[in-house]
Amino acid sequence: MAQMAAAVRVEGLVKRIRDGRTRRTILDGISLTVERGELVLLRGPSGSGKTTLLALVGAMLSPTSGEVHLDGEATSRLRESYRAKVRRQKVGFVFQDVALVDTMSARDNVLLPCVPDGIGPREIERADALLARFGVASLARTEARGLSGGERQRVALARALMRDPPLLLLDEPTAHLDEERAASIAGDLVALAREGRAVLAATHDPRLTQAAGVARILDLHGGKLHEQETPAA
Ligand SMILES: Nc1ncnc2c1ncn2[C@@H]1O[C@H](COP(=O)(O)OP(=O)(O)OP(=O)(O)O)[C@@H](O)[C@H]1O
Repeated sequence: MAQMAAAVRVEGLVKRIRDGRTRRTILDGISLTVERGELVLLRGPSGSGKTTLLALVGAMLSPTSGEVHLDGEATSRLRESYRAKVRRQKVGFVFQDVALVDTMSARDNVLLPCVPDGIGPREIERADALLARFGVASLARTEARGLSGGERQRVALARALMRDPPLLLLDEPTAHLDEERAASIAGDLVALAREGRAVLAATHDPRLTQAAGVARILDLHGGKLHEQETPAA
């Protein structure tokens, strides 16, 4: 059998932005691989570029130079229409502000990634199974605006998994969660990786780095990545 490509392979990624009259380097030559079955936590102080790196890895943003391969496919020079398709197939996102559509039910929010290809009974069954997996089945018909922060987080996680992507990207998944819910999200991330996904989560929450003891931890500062010693399992 041919060897499967890593879910994510990033090579020499540089991102510069225009800051008034000058150009500022946010990411300065990042290389990184995330295999299926791996949970990687990306740490770094506020403003260090974690969100920018997630957006580049998820092919939502183009790098200044360097390359991002998703499942073996180079994404940075693709036409946007095709890149959007790759993104839909390969990546599930959970954004920091959990961008649910407030006027839609939890179930309809979970079904959103399937709109381009059509929604039938199989999709509805999968959406309900995912809501049940994350303990929010009883809220399927509730409008998103009526959900608590923790419930929104779990609906967003269900939505990110709707198309069963090989890569899951999360930005501060435990922000605004109490101890119990933060530990539960950490357990979910470990389980999702064990099922064979690549999971990359940006966080500066020590509760997450402690609870997800099996994760690889990368520190981002000065535009560069520094790998931590893998903690004993
Ligand atoms: N489009 C943009 N235009 C101007 N500045 C930007 C842009 N995108 C990011 N930045 C700047 O780049 C730096 C990195 O931002 P980023 O949001 O990636 O950091 P972060 O580590 O995710 O921060 P936080 O933990 O606070 O979310 C910040 O200084 C930010 O202001």
